[in-house]
Amino acid sequence: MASTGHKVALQRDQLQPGIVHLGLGAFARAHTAVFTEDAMLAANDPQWGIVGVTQRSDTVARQLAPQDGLFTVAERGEGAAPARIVSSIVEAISGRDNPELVVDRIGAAATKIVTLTITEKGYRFDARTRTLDLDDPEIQADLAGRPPRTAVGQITRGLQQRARTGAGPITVVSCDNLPGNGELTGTLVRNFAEALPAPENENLLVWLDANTAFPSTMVDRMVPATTDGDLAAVGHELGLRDDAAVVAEPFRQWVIEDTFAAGRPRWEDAGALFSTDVAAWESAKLRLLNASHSMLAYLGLAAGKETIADAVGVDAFRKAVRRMMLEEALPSITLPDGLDGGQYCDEVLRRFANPALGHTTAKVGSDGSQKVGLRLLTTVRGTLDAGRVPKWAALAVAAWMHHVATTPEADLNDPLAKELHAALPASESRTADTVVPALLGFRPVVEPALAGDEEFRDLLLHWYRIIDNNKASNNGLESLGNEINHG
Ligand SMILES: NC(=O)c1ccc[n+]([C@@H]2O[C@H](COP(=O)([O-])OP(=O)(O)OC[C@H]3O[C@@H](n4cnc5c(N)ncnc54)[C@H](O)[C@@H]3O)[C@@H](O)[C@H]2O)c1
Ligand SMILES: O=P(O)(O)OC[C@@H](O)[C@@H](O)[C@H](O)[C@H](O)CO
Repeated sequence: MASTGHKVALQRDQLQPGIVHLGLGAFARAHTAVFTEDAMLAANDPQWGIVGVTQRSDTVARQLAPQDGLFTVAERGEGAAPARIVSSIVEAISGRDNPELVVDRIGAAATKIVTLTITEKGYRFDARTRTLDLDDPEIQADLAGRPPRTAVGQITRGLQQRARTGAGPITVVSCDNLPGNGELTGTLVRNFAEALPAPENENLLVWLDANTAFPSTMVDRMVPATTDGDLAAVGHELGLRDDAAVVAEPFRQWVIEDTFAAGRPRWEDAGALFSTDVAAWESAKLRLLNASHSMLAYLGLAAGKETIADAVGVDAFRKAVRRMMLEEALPSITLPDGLDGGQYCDEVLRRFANPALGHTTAKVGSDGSQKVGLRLLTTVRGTLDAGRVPKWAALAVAAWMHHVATTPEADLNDPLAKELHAALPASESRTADTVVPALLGFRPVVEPALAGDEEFRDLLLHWYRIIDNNKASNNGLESLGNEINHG
């Protein structure tokens, strides 16, 4: 790209590989890579070049290789800046094909930080205990000593190499939508190390205590999957073909706990906020923004809406989401200092309505088994505990149940698709009365106390019937909208 005459911001020959990023998806390119480029530019500090690692497929590594790691971020929507070429990625590796190289890069003395955006399921943890799932066959294979293919295996093997070679301390920064993502990642790495045979883990456990930090972060920027249409539009704007381009909303935010073991980029110069209250920022984001996102995705899928912007454009859906946020989620969380809850909710709805973003309900609704508990059942629990009725959060959960029950297993984009379908009755007998109890009994998602709550179950049955009748009668949104408006 540089050779096409387009301006590249960083002096590429001076960049050093200070960060290894696991999970080089759309989000990492539009968020982490952009913040890091801006921080290196502002502080004239070139030691934070990014080694990007794809995890499950080699696609992004293949796309970036012929472009020297350069790619375009094209903002979409009101206030969009012109397309920019981002130059902070110095190397792109397929972790699937080169796991030893990933371990080497994490183990290298120049590497001071590992960042992650590997999706919720990539952590392979038990949501109830927040510990590593040691029954996971991939974790077991990594523990047995193959070149590691799981993110936790790659990180721990890389840290083991550092401990062995004296490569020095390092910080691991999770940027996934998980509460306490830093503390969780630290626990999972430790669980992996503890599960290694004794001669391997003794020194490692001591080394981990003295040489690692796992700060929590809250990340925010809506970044949809790039489409062929996006690539064509970017090609038109720039006059070149960029297969690794990503599109994103103009808004971006990063709140980070400032506990780093071996230095860090001056991300604050790029607009990041360092805070001692990341947990409150993360729960506000998960329980307001992400919960509403999931709710709109499942309502939208039931109503045949392709994008989040289409779904939030349905009056009844927007009202229901708003009420879930204001009446149920907000009262059950503690906001960080300086955040106005009402304004935040308005802003979220405004961002969802961005017509240019094309964030699909299918993508946001993917992996529901990994998200519904954190985003919605937390609010159901909090609302019930406060002696109130979690009516709107229950609508969202019922819409998720309906999505699971009406999507063939092969089409259900969820790591637990097989298990969810195994819990359901045969497809011809799926009604509110059979699906709701079956999915309430699905332990990886719903805890027993909540599953046994009669008020919650009745709300689910009520909403499930409405969604199902609406879909069966094929009368568009009319009855669902009316029910929601009068509900
Ligand atoms: N896209 C957004 O709007 C957004 C915003 C905030 C946070 N995030 C966080 O970033 C994550 C990734 O989003 P994205 O838009 O880049 O998605 P993406 O689909 O473009 O990329 C997902 C990345 O995760 C990796 N991955 C998937 N399953 C994995 C597994 N089982 N083990 C290890 N790695 C795995 C993939 O290889 C890929 O690199 C989200 O799940 C979320 O936690 C995304
Ligand atoms: O990325 P996921 O799959 O965790 O969740 C889907 C969306 O809710 C999410 O990506 C939001 O767009 C994002 O969290 C906004 O910052």
